[in-house]
Amino acid sequence: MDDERGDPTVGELSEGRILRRILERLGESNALVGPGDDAAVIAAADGRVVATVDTLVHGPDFRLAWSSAYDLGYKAAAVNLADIAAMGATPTALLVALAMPDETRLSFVTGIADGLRAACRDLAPGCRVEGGDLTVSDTLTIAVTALGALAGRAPVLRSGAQVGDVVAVAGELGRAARGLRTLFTRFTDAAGAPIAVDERVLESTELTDLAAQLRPSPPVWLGPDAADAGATAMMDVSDGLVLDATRLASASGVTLSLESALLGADPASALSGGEDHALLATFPARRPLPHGFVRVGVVQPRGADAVMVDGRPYEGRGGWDPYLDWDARTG
Ligand SMILES: Nc1ncnc2c1ncn2[C@@H]1O[C@H](COP(=O)(O)OP(=O)(O)OP(=O)(O)O)[C@@H](O)[C@H]1O
Ligand SMILES: Cc1ncc(C[n+]2csc(CCOP(=O)(O)O)c2C)c(N)n1
Ligand SMILES: [Mg+2]
Repeated sequence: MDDERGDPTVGELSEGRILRRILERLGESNALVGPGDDAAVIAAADGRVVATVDTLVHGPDFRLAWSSAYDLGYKAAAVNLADIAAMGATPTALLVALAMPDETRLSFVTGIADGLRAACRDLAPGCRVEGGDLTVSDTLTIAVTALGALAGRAPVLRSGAQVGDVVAVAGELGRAARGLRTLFTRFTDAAGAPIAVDERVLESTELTDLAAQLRPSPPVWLGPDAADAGATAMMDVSDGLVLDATRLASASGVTLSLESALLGADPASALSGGEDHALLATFPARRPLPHGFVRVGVVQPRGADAVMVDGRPYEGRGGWDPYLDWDARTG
């Protein structure tokens, strides 16, 4: 048994032992029935549950050479918490399905649990991992389901933007995309395979970009604030600002007109980058924007294009599509 360092592989352990080691990292449950029974029981105080799921798969979504176990847990939680926030809701619980190769170390599994817990602590303090599933697979996969509560609010949909509304964003735009570019350009070998990150060779802004890619920090708490401030439509920017704005514009039957001068120092990355999970929302123009949101454009009547940038259609893809952009042979 390859267990000399007290760190066995999951293939050397039983499901029950792995589970116990995960549960002892997660802290107190917040649920009516937490982990340990056939299912969790979560309170739905106002009678409605907001629910979403997002899966991270080794290959298209992350590389073990670049992400630590903690990073993966953190990101798997954060991307789901952002989707709950984007409805105007507060996250209440996560359910985590882990499919792991036999040779995965127990310390890796507990690292994922630590990352999940830390993301909840940092981004959605009332939320806990309340259940999940373990199975074995050649491809490391983390599927997180997040639940949320609206506390009496109407959900903020993608479809409510009104002509004349202000388009606004809360959170980073473009950092995570720059971080990914750094990984692919600086930390791959001659054949294009990912190699370990050497943080000593990076400038401080590059380190910040890398952290944004590996451990995104979306402003989850601003989702309910946006709803309370009268947001007419909202979504998180997961795939790219232009691509996601196109989805919101199409759902609402309007055109979103963005101004690149309002998108910070690197508008090109802001326009096509997505994984910061910023909140993109529209608000009635007559009211002040809620704290944390900045204006990036205006809602116009639907024209030939769903999104305009500086008065022109955007040239290029405008974001990530897993089917178009991922190729198993090239990564
Ligand atoms: N396999 C599926 N079955 C049913 N509905 C799905 C399925 N996949 C996606 N959807 C639904 O389609 C909508 C858009 O999904 P999508 O995954 O693009 O949104 P998202 O979660 O905001 O984005 P991202 O995955 O980039 O974070 C969501 O309402 C989602 O629930
Ligand atoms: C190793 C590696 N390769 C590629 C990417 C790029 N990428 C993966 S998922 C995604 C957006 C959201 O995806 P989804 O819509 O599937 O939730 C993006 C931009 C990455 N982050 N890591
Ligand atoms: Mg989303």
